[in-house]
Amino acid sequence: MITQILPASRTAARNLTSVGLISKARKSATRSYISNLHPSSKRSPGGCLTILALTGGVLAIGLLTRPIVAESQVNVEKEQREDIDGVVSGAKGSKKQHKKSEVDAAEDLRGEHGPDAEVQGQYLSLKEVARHNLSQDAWVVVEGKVFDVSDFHKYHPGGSAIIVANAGRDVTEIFKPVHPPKTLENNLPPESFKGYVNPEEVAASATAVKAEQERVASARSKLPPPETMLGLDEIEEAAKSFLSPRVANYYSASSLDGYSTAENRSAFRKCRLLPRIMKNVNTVAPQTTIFGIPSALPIYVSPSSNALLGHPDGELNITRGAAKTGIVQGISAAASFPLEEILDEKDRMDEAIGEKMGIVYQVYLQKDRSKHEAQVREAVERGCQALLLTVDSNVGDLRQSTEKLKGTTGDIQPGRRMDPFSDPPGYHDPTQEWKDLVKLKELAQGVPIYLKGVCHIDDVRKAKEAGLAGCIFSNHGGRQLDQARTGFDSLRQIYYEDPKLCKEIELYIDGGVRRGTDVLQALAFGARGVGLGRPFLYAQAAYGEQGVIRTVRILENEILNAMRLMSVTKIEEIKPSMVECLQEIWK
Ligand SMILES: Cc1cc2nc3c(=O)[nH]c(=O)nc-3n(C[C@H](O)[C@H](O)[C@H](O)COP(=O)(O)O)c2cc1C
Repeated sequence: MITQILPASRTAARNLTSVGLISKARKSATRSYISNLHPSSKRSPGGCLTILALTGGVLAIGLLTRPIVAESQVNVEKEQREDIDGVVSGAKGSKKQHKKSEVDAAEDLRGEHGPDAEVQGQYLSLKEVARHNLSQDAWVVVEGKVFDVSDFHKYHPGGSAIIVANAGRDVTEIFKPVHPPKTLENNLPPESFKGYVNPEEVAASATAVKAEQERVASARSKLPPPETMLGLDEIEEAAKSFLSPRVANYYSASSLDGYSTAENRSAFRKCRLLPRIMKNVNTVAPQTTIFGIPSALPIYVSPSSNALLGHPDGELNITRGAAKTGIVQGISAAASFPLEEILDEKDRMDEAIGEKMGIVYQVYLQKDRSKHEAQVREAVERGCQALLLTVDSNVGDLRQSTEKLKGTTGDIQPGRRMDPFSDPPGYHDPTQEWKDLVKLKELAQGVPIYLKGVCHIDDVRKAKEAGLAGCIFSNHGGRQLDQARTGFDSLRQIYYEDPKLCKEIELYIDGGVRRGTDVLQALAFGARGVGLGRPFLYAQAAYGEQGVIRTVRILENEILNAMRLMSVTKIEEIKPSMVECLQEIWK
């Protein structure tokens, strides 16, 4: 009944529709409630799939992607996989297989029969519970009963983190020693009760979970201290020493053959630096502005989803680390913590540090426009200083290594901390077009918008004409269109083709940046800054907030060192003449 849902927050209402376990009637009532909250804008018809191939020079061939252009009427909607950075495909694949039996059974169980389920011998499976493993969609099992604590954890006197870290699991062993009996159910509204789990399944799983926890704890205890880490690759290796195969795959995966991911790294090896000498570089200033925000360094955290897969504090680790080191954090539209919670953490950090940290929000144009519009409103209202509109994901990816892991039983709890959505958000919208920017600009209320995932010079020109603040050259870490040109190569090409344009609009790159010298090369060709995705995911996974800080310190040290060796004291002094490229791929 809608009356039971109304008092809940918008997030909680959305969760109810996404978990797929509320009765059909209640689900549609909830949906209409949500759509009343966020009226949909008109959606443009038709679809697009645009590929412009560029045959390049001797050693490199790239694809130039054109964002938000509807040139073909191919309707890719049906073919489109729902996977995105935010929904893990392996887990989703297995979900599809189970969807009918599990969801329908559960719907009967809860929606119509409620607590009678146990009497009828119907149980929620632990696998189903494990799907609700994120802050915004959190279920737990206590003494055989399943509860939805998505909203409750925010008010938990012992803090939200302990619940979020254990969402999707049987928490009886953690819960019982510190709470009187029935504390949880006495503090929850009746609709939070989801049903019962089979005691035999619980016992078998408890043994397996314990073994997995011991494995992770033992591997974590062997990690060298973060201060001994000297490079970003070393931190990645540390994280991979304990991450489950599916999580490690999720972070590292590329589309198809991974050419773009590999090229992202090697693009920087095609150029060499030409240092100047004999200049007093005792004082060096690496500060700049990123997305219009003062930054201690010319680097930022590129928005990347699902940080929680690697560490219970997920994105909050990144907020803390970025605040403490003075760099800008990009929050993913598919972050594992709700935007609200990340921004609450930002407020706490601002207060603790005494100055405002830089935070920007990444947006996907979603199929249901009302969804991203609500996110944008919230981001703008809560003070996000820029919007990064990701335009390289109008359809899903083809990450075959992830596909291969479908149904893997190697992990103790398949699907743990993965596959949170029964009703995946429609992040991929093949109908997106340039004209969608009109509405976005209106919602942004003057907050600058940057396009993320640009490759082609004509799109930079269009972005400028549309009054956007800038473009980020990126191939999404090689996770979308394989063989799409690297961000660094796009920057170089566009700089040579039209250096004036590069001064008229802010340009950034991401992809494969792992050393301070990579950063300097990008700056030489006019980038204001560079984003890093995977390194921050791995860093927070391995060492939490300390890992993020260590990553920034490593890069800072390398940037300062390279600036001195190049005889530059300020970012503006880094010029194209200081870089020589071995392959002029655009000729
Ligand atoms: C696991 C993972 C999740 C990502 N999620 C998002 C996302 O939600 N939105 C987005 O615009 N980009 C996302 N990205 C892309 C990054 O923002 C960035 O473009 C890319 O990671 C840069 O390459 P790098 O990992 O080599 O630094 C993701 C990347 C990874 C590795």
